[in-house]
Order: sequence, then C-alpha cells, then structure tokens
Amino acid sequence: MSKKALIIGITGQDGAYLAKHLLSKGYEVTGSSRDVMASLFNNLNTLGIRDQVNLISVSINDFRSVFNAIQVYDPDEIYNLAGQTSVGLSFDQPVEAIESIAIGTLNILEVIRLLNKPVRFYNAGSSECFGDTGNLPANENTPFAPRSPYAVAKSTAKWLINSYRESYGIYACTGILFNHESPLRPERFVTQKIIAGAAKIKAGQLEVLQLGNLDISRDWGWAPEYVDAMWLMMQQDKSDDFVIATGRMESLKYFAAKAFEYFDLDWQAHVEIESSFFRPNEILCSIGDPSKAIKMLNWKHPTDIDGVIEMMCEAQAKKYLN
Ligand SMILES: C[C@H]1O[C@H](OP(=O)(O)OP(=O)(O)OC[C@H]2O[C@@H](n3cnc4c(=O)[nH]c(N)nc43)[C@H](O)[C@@H]2O)[C@@H](O)[C@@H](O)C1=O
Repeated sequence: MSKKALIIGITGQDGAYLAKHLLSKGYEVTGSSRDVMASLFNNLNTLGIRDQVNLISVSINDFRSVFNAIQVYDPDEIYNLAGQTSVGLSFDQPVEAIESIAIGTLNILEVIRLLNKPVRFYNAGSSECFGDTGNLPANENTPFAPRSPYAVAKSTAKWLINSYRESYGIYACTGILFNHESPLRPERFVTQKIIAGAAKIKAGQLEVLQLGNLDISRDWGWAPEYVDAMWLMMQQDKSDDFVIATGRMESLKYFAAKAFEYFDLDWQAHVEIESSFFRPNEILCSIGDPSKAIKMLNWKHPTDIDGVIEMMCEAQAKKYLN
C-alpha cells in the first residue's frame, strides 16, 4: 500500500517541489491551501502535477480545520509548509507571523497528540532563527538570535517541536533551511526579483530595477534538493533537527552581477537603491554548515549558487525573450 502524505501549504515553491518528489516515490499526496476555490495552483500546473494531487482547504490557524484534515485523510507523514514566508512582510504583519507560524505549528502538534496516531511530522524551520552568523557557518548547536517577527515565530515553532518530541514521544522534526531558490520563487524574494528584472530590462520592458540593501550575503541553494532533505528527515529511526545549507555564502552584489551578466547587461547601470525596501533590522551574513545532514541523511546538494542563477535565468529568458 502506498504511503499517504499531507502537505499543509502546497501552493508555494517548496510545496510544489515536495509534492512532485513524494509522487515520484509512490506517495498518495493530499495538499492544502487556505481556500482551494480561490487558489490558482500555478506551481503545481507548472510542474504538471496538479491532477495527481488531492487538494483540500485548511486554515492552519483554525484548530478545527487542522483536526478535521488530519482525522479524515489519516496521513502517514505531515509536512507543514504553511504560514507567512516573507521576512520583510512580518515587520508589517507581526501578529499574522506569530499566528500562522507558531500557533499553526502548535495546532498540528496538538492534533497529533490528541489523535494519538503514529504519524510523522516535518516542520519548516528557517535559518532566520540564527540571526547574523557572520562568517561562521551555523550548525544545529548554534544558539538562536532571531531579528524579525518571522524569525521569532519560526524559533517558537522549533522549540515547540522539541518540546512535544521530548514530552510525548512524537516523531517530529525541524529542517532549519537556509535560502533556497528556483524558477518557482515569486518576485517578492530578491533572487527572482533580480533575475526577472534583468530579463525585463533585456526585453525592453523595464529601465531601472529598484532594490533595497545590497550589502547582504546569503547561503543560496537549489530548492528541489532541499525538499529531498525534508523527505530524508522523515525516514530516520529517530526524529531530529537538521541544518540544510550549501556551506557557501555570496554577496547580493555577486548574485546581481552574475544574473545581469547572463543577459549581457551591466547590473550597476540598471540598479537603483530604494530605501523603502530596507528592513527595520537586517541580517548581513547568513551561512550554514550542512555536515550533519550530509553525514546522517546522506543528503546531496550538487547544485551551487552559479547553477541556481543559471537555471533561474534560463527560465526567465524563456518567459521574456522568446
Ligand atoms: C531563509 C529565509 O529565506 C527567505 O528570506 P529572506 O532571506 O528574507 O529572502 P529575501 O529574498 O526576501 O531577502 C534576502 C535579502 O535580500 C535583501 N534585499 C535587498 N533588496 C531587496 C529587495 O528589493 N527585495 C527583497 N525581498 N529583498 C531584498 C533583503 O533585505 C534580505 O537581506 C525566505 O525564504 C524565508 O522564508 C526564509 O526562511
């Protein structure tokens, strides 16, 4: 019999890639969005898997809705990718950050505890919890120093997972994922904003690209490889938390230069600084150490930042330059 997976929050980049990954492994996949009737499921369409997934409405803030979904679909594995994803937005909507991420995770944990079924639970953590790492790659033992409402919410969710794992023996794990990108990334995130911007400039549809703080550096990886790590974390004898990163950090200027270079453009000639894109509190450096995942999960991440940029540029070139 095939295993059943419930992906809470299937509409985003990770939800779509994870659904594809689980389908390829023979899972029966149910995925949720807040309101199925109002969702477009573009990412599932792009990956050609919309018809292979059972789609349901779940509001993660609403205990009854979470309870109902888990009771009715009776999954072997639950992946929680729901809730706010934008760090920038969390400064403007902090209550939503706490409710959708921290309370949402707690709702799932409580349902698992109440139903008392041997279901496994993956929760989407974030490198934002570490705050500024400087040049020292963060690992599973690095203390948290969250700097945004988003990061505070993700930190709370992570500690709730640990607490329920220890108190009730639930199989629950957190993947502490560093930035991971793909052609499915929306333009609200800086990587896709830069690449789509460069493609539009090349196509004559845009003159100037406005960006915020360019003095930041990140550890950027390839999203399809990161969803494999999520699945691997759920196949262990004991649940545990893992940092998922590439171990290489590059500046946003490096990213912009490479992306514009793909389109034969000089980024400095087309980029303008716009202060409204600056955050009230910024993380300048973020780099992770994935040694534990490589050793214990046998996780592989062959794609480096240059590969990420190239594949994202190819996708935008097809969209704007064909
Ligand atoms: C790990 C973490 O990864 C992601 O969060 P993020 O790192 O905040 O992603 P981002 O692409 O919005 O910002 C990256 C950096 O780029 C700077 N930046 C400059 N200029 C613009 C700009 O114009 N737009 C944006 N969005 N950022 C800009 C911005 O200030 C920040 O320092 C999410 O997946 C999140 O869910 C998650 O968990």
